[in-house]
Amino acid sequence: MKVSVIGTGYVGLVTGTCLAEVGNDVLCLDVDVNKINILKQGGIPIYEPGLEDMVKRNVAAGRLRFTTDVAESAKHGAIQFIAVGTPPDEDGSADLQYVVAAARAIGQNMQEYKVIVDKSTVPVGTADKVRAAVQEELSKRGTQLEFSIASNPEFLKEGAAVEDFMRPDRIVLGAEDARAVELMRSLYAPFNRNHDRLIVMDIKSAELTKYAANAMLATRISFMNELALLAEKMGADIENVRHGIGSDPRIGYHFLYAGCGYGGSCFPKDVQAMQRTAKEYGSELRILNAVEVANERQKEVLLDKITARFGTDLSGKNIAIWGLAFKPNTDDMRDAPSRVLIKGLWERGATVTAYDPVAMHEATRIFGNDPRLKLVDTPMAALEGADALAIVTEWQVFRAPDFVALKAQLKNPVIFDGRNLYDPKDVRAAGIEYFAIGRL
Ligand SMILES: NC(=O)c1ccc[n+]([C@@H]2O[C@H](COP(=O)([O-])OP(=O)(O)OC[C@H]3O[C@@H](n4cnc5c(N)ncnc54)[C@H](O)[C@@H]3O)[C@@H](O)[C@H]2O)c1
Ligand SMILES: O=c1ccn([C@@H]2O[C@H](COP(=O)(O)OP(=O)(O)O[C@H]3O[C@H](CO)[C@@H](O)[C@H](O)[C@H]3O)[C@@H](O)[C@H]2O)c(=O)[nH]1
Repeated sequence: MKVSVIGTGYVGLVTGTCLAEVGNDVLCLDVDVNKINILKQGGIPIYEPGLEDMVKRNVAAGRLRFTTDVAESAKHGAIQFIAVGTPPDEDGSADLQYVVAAARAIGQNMQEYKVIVDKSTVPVGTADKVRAAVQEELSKRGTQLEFSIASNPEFLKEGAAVEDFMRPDRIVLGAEDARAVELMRSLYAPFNRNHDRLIVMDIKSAELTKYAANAMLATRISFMNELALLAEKMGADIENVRHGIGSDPRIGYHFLYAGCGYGGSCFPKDVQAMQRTAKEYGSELRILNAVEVANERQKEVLLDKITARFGTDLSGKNIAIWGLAFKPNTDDMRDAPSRVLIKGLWERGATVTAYDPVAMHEATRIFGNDPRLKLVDTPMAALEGADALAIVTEWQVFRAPDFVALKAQLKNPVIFDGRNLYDPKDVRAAGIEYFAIGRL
């Protein structure tokens, strides 16, 4: 099938590549000339395990192409995926200007029937705006072409994006006519074998489902984070509590890890956007307000622990940080807890030496060459002469350090662990002071 994907960011690139992998003829469009040039030259502009090889394989097979030519893209695909960014507006609501621009471009250039699919995360009612924008452009051309609108939100996680797309646990499809449902069902057939994962519903419910999923997951995390702070005060251990409640199948083990706050390009913005949408409909999602406040607070927790140990004036102190990305297996630092910690340490006069397996170039892009941040090539190099170690991202490489060597490198043998990576007994047995999140 011929497919166009508009927006070649995380979601667009993964969607286009995975659809090509199963034999479709995919054209990916982006307005960012640099991005398209990198892709045309065989590189990929993001770090995502498994994606680069897959892109190369499908480009070589002629099933995956990249362009900046809007007209070519609008003509190519019978299915047109809109996968552009929906960043937060000043008031926290989703900025739909890129979605609407993409819809207009389709309306200006399409020559025959299309299914136009919102894959971006968009508030309820966006499909109506997309339909109106396409219709307006067709009217300006004096053309009457049929088209269908569908909502097909994406649930992939960064770092596991290819696996999530190739083996989805569900494919949500909001569509209101049989023609669109039929085309989308056949597009997704290769991902939907053995057991039907396609959940077809009305468009508004599909739009709401995406926000509901992220909001529910963010709520679990904030709940566990607040509970962890309480556990600390009570002398209980959040890891024991996690085991105790996760074993109830109604609760389950996933997304119950307390830490130094959730980040990334989705949870923070989607929790905010959902609150804004609710307000527009005269409702208030009080619970999400609390989820957001708790998360902002949680991002300060490591700094609080550091100042409780060393005092509020950290002048002359150097803190080693392990992990800058908002989670492992990505170089993405959007809304990452590491950024809050680094700024807080700087404000109190400390300097930082940091290591991350893949986010170093992203850190340089964000912080420039600020002399208060030194980036080093190995985890151990970050510790040299540092007053303490703070762990922000649970990369695999940090999970089993040589505690004896670690202690020898640090000026003060102290670890502030924002991801609860170690058994506190092991760390303390090595003569290291250990502060984790909600642990004894
Ligand atoms: N990143 C994720 O893990 C993830 C997962 C699920 C859903 N989403 C949602 O998917 C959407 C895209 O997210 P992302 O992380 O891929 O964004 P991104 O910022 O990485 O990429 C968006 C791309 O769209 C391009 N673009 C903007 N306007 C365009 C236009 N008119 N025509 C063509 N290209 C255009 C930009 O240049 C950019 O390359 C968002 O709504 C996001 O919330 C993201
Ligand atoms: O138990 C947990 C699980 C996650 N996190 C944090 O939560 C954030 C988000 O993690 P994750 O959900 O794995 O990453 P994303 O790539 O942002 O994926 C989320 O956001 C995407 C964009 O909407 C959705 O498609 C995914 O389904 C949804 O999981 C990260 O900072 C994690 O450290 C925790 O603190 N504790």
